[in-house]
Amino acid sequence: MILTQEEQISLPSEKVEDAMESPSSALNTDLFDGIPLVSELPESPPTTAEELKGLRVKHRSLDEKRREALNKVLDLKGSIRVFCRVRPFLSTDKKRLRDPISIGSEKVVVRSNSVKKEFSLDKVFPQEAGQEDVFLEVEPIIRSALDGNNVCILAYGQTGTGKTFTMEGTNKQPGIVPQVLEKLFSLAARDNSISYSFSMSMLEVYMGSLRDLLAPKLPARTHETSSKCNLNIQSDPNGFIKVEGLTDVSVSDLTQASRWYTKGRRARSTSWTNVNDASSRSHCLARITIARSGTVEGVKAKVSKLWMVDLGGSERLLKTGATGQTLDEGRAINLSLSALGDVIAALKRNRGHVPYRQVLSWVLSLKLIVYIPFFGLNSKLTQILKDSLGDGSKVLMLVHTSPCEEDVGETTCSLIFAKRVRAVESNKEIPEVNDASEKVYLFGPNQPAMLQDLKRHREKTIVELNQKMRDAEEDCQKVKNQILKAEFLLHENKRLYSNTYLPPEDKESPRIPTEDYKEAMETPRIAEIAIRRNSSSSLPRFMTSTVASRHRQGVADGETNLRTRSLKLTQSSLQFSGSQSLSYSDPHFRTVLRSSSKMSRHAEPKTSVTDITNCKDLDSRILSTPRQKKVTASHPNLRVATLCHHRRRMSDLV
Ligand SMILES: Nc1ncnc2c1ncn2[C@@H]1O[C@H](COP(=O)(O)OP(=O)(O)OP(=O)(O)O)[C@@H](O)[C@H]1O
Repeated sequence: MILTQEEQISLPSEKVEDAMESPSSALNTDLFDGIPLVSELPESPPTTAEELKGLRVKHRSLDEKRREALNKVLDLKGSIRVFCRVRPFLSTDKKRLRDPISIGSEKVVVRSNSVKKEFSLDKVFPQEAGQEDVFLEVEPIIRSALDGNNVCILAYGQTGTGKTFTMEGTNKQPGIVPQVLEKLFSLAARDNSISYSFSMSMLEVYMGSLRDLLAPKLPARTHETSSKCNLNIQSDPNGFIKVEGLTDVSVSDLTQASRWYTKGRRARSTSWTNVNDASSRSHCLARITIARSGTVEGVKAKVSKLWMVDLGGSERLLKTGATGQTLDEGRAINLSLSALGDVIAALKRNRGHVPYRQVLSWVLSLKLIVYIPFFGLNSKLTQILKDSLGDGSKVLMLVHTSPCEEDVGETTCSLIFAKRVRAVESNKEIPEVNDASEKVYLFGPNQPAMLQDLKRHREKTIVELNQKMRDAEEDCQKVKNQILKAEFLLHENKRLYSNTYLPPEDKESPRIPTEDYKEAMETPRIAEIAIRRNSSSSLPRFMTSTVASRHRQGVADGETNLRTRSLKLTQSSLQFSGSQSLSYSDPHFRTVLRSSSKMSRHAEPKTSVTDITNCKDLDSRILSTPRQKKVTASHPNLRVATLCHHRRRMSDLV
């Protein structure tokens, strides 16, 4: 509402006179109903830091609940989980006579001649399973990595069964690594109470030595095979493993991370074998180091590692037709895989001693002394992964198998490896006993029913925990939105306070306190501005404004504007706290942010009717939810504006 000139003039003259006599008291009268005085503004802004602190504490406790539930789920499922993925038939596969393997959701049955073998796993992905199905099972441990746990995802299997396909995938069917990278960055971006920084390393364990895959390329004429070969593995007193000299690039977004990953995988050693045109001749390890630190107090700083490992193919050396160097590569791969199996099995048994460094004796006992140079004196693979396989870590092994009849032998070997890795932990809760007589011995005749009960109970608990986790996550999100709003208001209010007395765009003008209103009011020249605005420029010289009067008027206008905005922010605060369902992505809220920053850039310190109209417009946009307190900004604002005009007019009359 904008008052006409007549209405402005008809404002009760006593009030205006009062105001002119004692400006500060006049500002307290009902002329300024509902508008806080600049001098009356409290020391701290109205959206309190206390309120924000409370919200952050609430957020932390909800996040803690979510983390606890996730950890319990992962523990119940097993901190070392073993999946099996069966590759689809390829055009190059020999014609099949019958399917050698049949697949259940958690078991694989392999038939070879008249022998039938059954293997239980945590999950089996059939031939038609897509990359996204696999990733769905991987996803929870990505969260766990962001929460500060070490995570290790390993692709194991016979050569040519799809390990690289699962880990890397193709452009159209991205594998685990690209999906993990995407998920990591999107999850990290969603949480503003924790600041994450990521770095990436890639290395290859080739013939028992380490090769840095992200190291800068050496000039073509250099005779060295690589600038970074045979890196040293060090362990600090806390058991944290460090690979000395390994390139570790910091990656701030998905694009950067993908670029480095592409660079690393191109540097990997591959060669042709009878079984796979581009067979990986090494173990390829990609590591994401996640450093988390709280942006608010109470959030612990932590560093965790997320390993994604494409193991070299376990292979029957004769079958692959490997000779010379390729044969040696195959042997080296097989040996380190066995060592890895030993380590994981030992970890699962929670044995006091884990044979990270026992490959030497193992190699000697098998009279494989000729391969010692390939390993150094221990398995590099298990040494590197040591701190990511042990206590508190989450391990996920994807065992790959072929669907072909001619591969039944390798398929059986891979599944025996899976069983060995998996067996001990699953025995903790659900004994896995295949032999019928053993079952009766261990559990009596009711064993199948007991096993089923145990399993059902575990599944029920997992479902309940998952629900708890989802609830906590939802609540977390709601509180996060409230924090964002509170932060926004606090920031705006702080800015407002810091600008209260000094219009930022007029740095040279002196700071004029409120008392100066009096002087400004008492000076008849103040009227000149109003006159200049409202009438033609053909005024007598004594009525035109001076620099000082213009400045004073500017200050008065600026202060009026600030008071107007202060009222709006207070009002907005009320609205926001009453409407928690508004989200940061809410178009209204975004409009407010935009309008607000626009206003702060362009609307200070001048006050005009247009500004006020804009404010009113802004107000109507922000307050789309029911109001708690019906304070329409337009009235007091306009009254202020009107008063300014009116004052000028009255003083003009004096
Ligand atoms: N699930 C799948 N869907 C479609 N194609 C697949 C799948 N799994 C594997 N393949 C195809 O099978 C071939 C061999 O796969 P891949 O190279 O990933 O095997 P690998 O186990 O990594 O072998 P190596 O150990 O020799 O490196 C590739 O052409 C790949 O595209």
